[in-house]
Amino acid sequence: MSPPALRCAGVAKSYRRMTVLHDASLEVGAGECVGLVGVNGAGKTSLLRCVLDLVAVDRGTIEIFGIDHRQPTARAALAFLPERFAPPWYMTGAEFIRHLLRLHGLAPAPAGVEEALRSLELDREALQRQVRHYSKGMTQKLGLAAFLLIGKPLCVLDEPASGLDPKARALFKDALRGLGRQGRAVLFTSHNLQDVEELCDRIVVLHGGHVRFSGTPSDCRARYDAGSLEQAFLRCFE
Ligand SMILES: Nc1ncnc2c1ncn2[C@@H]1O[C@H](COP(=O)(O)OP(=O)(O)OP(=O)(O)O)[C@@H](O)[C@H]1O
Repeated sequence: MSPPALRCAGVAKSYRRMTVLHDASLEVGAGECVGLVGVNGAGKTSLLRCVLDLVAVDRGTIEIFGIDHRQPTARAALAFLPERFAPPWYMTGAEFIRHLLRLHGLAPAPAGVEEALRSLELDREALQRQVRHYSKGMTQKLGLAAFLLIGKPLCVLDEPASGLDPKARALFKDALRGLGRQGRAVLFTSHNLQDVEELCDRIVVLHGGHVRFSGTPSDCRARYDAGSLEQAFLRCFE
């Protein structure tokens, strides 16, 4: 059996004396979309930073398609969109996309560029402007378009829909569903439980660095005898 796209097992992380992750485990399989949820400060971004090897884990293991995440070859299979995506201010949107594709060894105009831009309604005229003139939502759309274009099998996004207007949010959700149809594994954090319920096959609820629940959104509602995922989420901490 092939290994999952991502497996975190018993991950612990402390910053100085404060432990922010205690024995956190999760898995994301190919074609699966997993939502990582939790209140502010629960440890979501810290877990993603561990996956990306931006910080060293104190205990536990992380594997990407069965390879230790500390190996650069393992992380080559992963695309990450940070919460505050900040492309170099002096580039135009088009230059940024060309630059990113070149960094990933992709052709300057691979099939799908037009589709990715159109799917997020980033128009050609906007792409010719420097990104410092972009609104927050436009910058986020540029990040998402670039993220979609590099076509990695494991997609990790930190609060990708924050700053998007309702229409852009709907376009973003379509884009995420498209990733699943292409068999890619998706892990994203969000505070929007409606989006999470709509998009995710499974959710992982973190609280104080502990995994409080891991399973399908409907199992979460059933376990906490709740009418909505939001209610179930709140009962996870009682
Ligand atoms: N570099 C750091 N040094 C010290 N403490 C940190 C550092 N990064 C995060 N923390 C602490 O770790 C805890 C978890 O933070 P983290 O950013 O992982 O939470 P989060 O679940 O992503 O929160 P949010 O929903 O607000 O983005 C918080 O108490 C935070 O203050």
